[in-house]
Amino acid sequence: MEGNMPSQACKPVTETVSKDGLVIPIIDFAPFLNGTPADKHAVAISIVGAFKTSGFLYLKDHGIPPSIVARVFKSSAAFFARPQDQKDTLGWTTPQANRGYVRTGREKLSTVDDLSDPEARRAIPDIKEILMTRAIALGMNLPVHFFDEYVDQGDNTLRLLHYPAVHKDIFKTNPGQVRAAEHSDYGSITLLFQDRRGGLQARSPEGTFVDVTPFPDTVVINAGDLLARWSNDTIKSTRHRVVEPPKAYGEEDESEVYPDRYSIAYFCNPNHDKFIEAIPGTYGEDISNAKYPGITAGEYLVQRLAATY
Ligand SMILES: O=C(O)CCC(=O)C(=O)O
Ligand SMILES: [Fe+2]
Repeated sequence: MEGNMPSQACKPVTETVSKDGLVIPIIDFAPFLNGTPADKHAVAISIVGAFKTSGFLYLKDHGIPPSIVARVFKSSAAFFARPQDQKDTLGWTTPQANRGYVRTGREKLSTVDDLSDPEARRAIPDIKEILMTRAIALGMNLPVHFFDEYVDQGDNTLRLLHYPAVHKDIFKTNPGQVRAAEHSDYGSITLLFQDRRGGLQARSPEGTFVDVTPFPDTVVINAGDLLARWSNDTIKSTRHRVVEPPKAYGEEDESEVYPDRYSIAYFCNPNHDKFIEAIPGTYGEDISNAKYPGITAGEYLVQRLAATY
């Protein structure tokens, strides 16, 4: 690492999530995109610091234009409004392919082919490339291009999620009712755009669930199980779920129904043919001290997906 780099993270932002030992910082990505080497390094340290403590962060000024995010939300709503039989013809088939529409109750996933939005498809991978190949590498004191060869195939999944409107009574009469069950993500990182409804929660170190409040123009980024394993568990893959929306502050909401909720998840994975074993610097001198045996990314992900559907 270059000698004159600062070792401390950038200034924390005040408005953020902090409860029961779970801190999810809002990190400004602009200095990483446009700043000096020292700025980039400070952002990288903050990102990896968040991955190591809560496994979650918000990125603002991330470089994905809000108009594109808005357009994907619109395409998503239009897709889910299609007749059921049409959606069913685009059904999810195999864990190897991991594409297609998944009905309510099975899981929720829709194909990127229905977006017909090449600009949107390009914009999201761009930020992922920069994050994976540069910020995480820098933040882990690795050569900046360390991850390049692991992610150049783009074996990622864009998932459009739709949680249908639901009667509030459902939650009252069924304690424990959720919109998406508690889970951790499987891959390396997940970029999550949520609408304003709320309901996403992450598990705190105390075992409670803490609201991952939607902040406008931010993207939630969380580390997945494969990155945790790759990092020899120095990075956390934190469990999360989606529940009924929290009461909006000061809002009198007389409606009997919670409206639909939409989110967009972009699951990043290493190239499926890459062998994933503990990242240098995470296991001391000897790789035999690593906690997990190596595994190809594809094998790992197919195992996990096959257990889900
Ligand atoms: O819809 C959300 O906010 C979260 C979705 C999620 O966690 C997932 O699809 O893995
Ligand atoms: Fe998730």
